[in-house]
Amino acid sequence: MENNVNIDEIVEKLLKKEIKVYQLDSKFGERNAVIARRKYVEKLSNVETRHIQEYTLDEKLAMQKNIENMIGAVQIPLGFAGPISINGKYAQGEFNVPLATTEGALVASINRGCSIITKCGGATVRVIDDKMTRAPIIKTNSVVDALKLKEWILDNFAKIKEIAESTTRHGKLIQISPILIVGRNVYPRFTFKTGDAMGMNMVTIATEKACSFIESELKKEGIIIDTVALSGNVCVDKKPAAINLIEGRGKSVVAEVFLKEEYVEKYLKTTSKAIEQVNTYKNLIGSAISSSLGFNAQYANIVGALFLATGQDEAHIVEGSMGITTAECTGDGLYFSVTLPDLPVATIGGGTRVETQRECLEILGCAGAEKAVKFAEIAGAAVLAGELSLIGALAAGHLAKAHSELGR
Ligand SMILES: CC(C)(COP(=O)([O-])OP(=O)([O-])OC[C@H]1O[C@@H](n2cnc3c(N)ncnc32)[C@H](O)[C@@H]1OP(=O)([O-])[O-])[C@@H](O)C(=O)NCCC(=O)NCCSC(=O)C[C@@](C)(O)CC(=O)[O-]
Ligand SMILES: NC(=O)C1=CN([C@@H]2O[C@H](COP(=O)(O)OP(=O)(O)OC[C@H]3O[C@@H](n4cnc5c(N)ncnc54)[C@H](OP(=O)(O)O)[C@@H]3O)[C@@H](O)[C@H]2O)C=CC1
Repeated sequence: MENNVNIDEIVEKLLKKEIKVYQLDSKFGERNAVIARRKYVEKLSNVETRHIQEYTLDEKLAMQKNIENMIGAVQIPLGFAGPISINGKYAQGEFNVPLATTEGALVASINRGCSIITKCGGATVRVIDDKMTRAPIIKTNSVVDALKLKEWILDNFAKIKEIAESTTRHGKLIQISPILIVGRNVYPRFTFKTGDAMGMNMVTIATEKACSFIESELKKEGIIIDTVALSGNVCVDKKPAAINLIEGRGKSVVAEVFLKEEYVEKYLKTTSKAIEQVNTYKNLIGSAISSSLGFNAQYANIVGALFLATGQDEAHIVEGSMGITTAECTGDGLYFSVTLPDLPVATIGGGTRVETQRECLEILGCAGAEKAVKFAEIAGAAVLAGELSLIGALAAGHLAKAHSELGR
């Protein structure tokens, strides 16, 4: 019995299929619903859970926008790496980066990178592009109509923009490009600025309205078209894709550092020459022969741990895993950089409103409005730190040892 609600009775009803799991919240309140669903899952699986019921999140808030059929919360150990000194346009100073992971040695590695970078004057970071995309598939009757549609879109961009932007205050349609044609189908890639939100809900809603408008306007001209699907996989959302690598998506970030040779030797226990060689043979040639879209060692590790800690959409880790690492001996040391063309991040909306994730954003001074670009710069610097440390460890022959000691 919880707050005069008999949980066992609800579970019985669930087992008898007299009520559906997602109907409990409105009938019995979110907290009771969470407990009843968890007990129901326990009965079905014959497992008594002890840990997933321990959390401080407000179920009502979570169930409003972030989860359905909630039964509890999963805890991921949270560590931090830093301080890391960052010379960004928006992120300036020293930052401690929260990271959620279960991979032993990862935080130690990023921490080492932060430490060296800070000793060498900090990471220089810039966001070089910022946008979010949605590309529907629009079916026409023939390639002739497909071309007419493409031309109509190009000629009427201003009107389409006005319609799309009527759905949002912060979403701004900046271009529809490329507009690809395959057979009689058209794939226009709608590209928006989305403020401090990652933007996928925003651009999806705006693109739907734009598509309805285009359909009705072309009908007036006697051309019948049909939006087959609002997402036609040219966006490209949540899949690694060359178009995102080339055109960029989310925030496109470059982070770089120059390390004096003595620091490479003292702190990474290797040489610039060895790091340059590992980077060329592994990240560039190795990635090329395997047709990888990630010309890097471990962007996904740092992006993943940071995304989980700060409430980013975890499926976007696949996009954030793409990018190119460069390492060049300069005679007196090492120039090292990471380029992440596709980092969808937010400081408003989505998972950033969940209490624990919000706290992690607050630790970085990145919660709320006008913080997304700053957050992206910090993410770029953290990736630089992790990548530098791992390439250093590979060059020094320390990878297996590190994971034997810290990860098993
Ligand atoms: C493990 C280290 C850092 C040791 O590195 P080290 O240089 O032997 O350690 P150290 O004791 O001399 O300390 C140096 C710095 O490391 C940090 N550090 C050192 N120990 C800790 C610790 N316990 N906790 C927190 N921080 C630690 C710390 O910052 C310290 O500096 P200080 O702050 O003292 O001036 C190094 O060997 C390393 O970075 N190895 C690489 C490990 C790594 O990057 N793993 C990532 C996952 S691998 C993977 O998943 C992807 C992969 C590899 O499959 C992808 C691919 O195919 O390439
Ligand atoms: N729908 C889909 O196809 C997909 C959805 N997702 C999910 O979408 C969610 C993220 O969508 P997203 O659109 O980013 O977030 P939200 O849906 O949370 O929308 C952001 C909201 O914040 C408002 N807002 C207030 N201040 C700002 C500001 N400074 N900058 C930007 N927006 C502001 C926006 O208002 P206004 O719009 O009026 O500006 C909007 O209402 C995640 O949960 C993700 O998992 C992920 C992939 C695909």
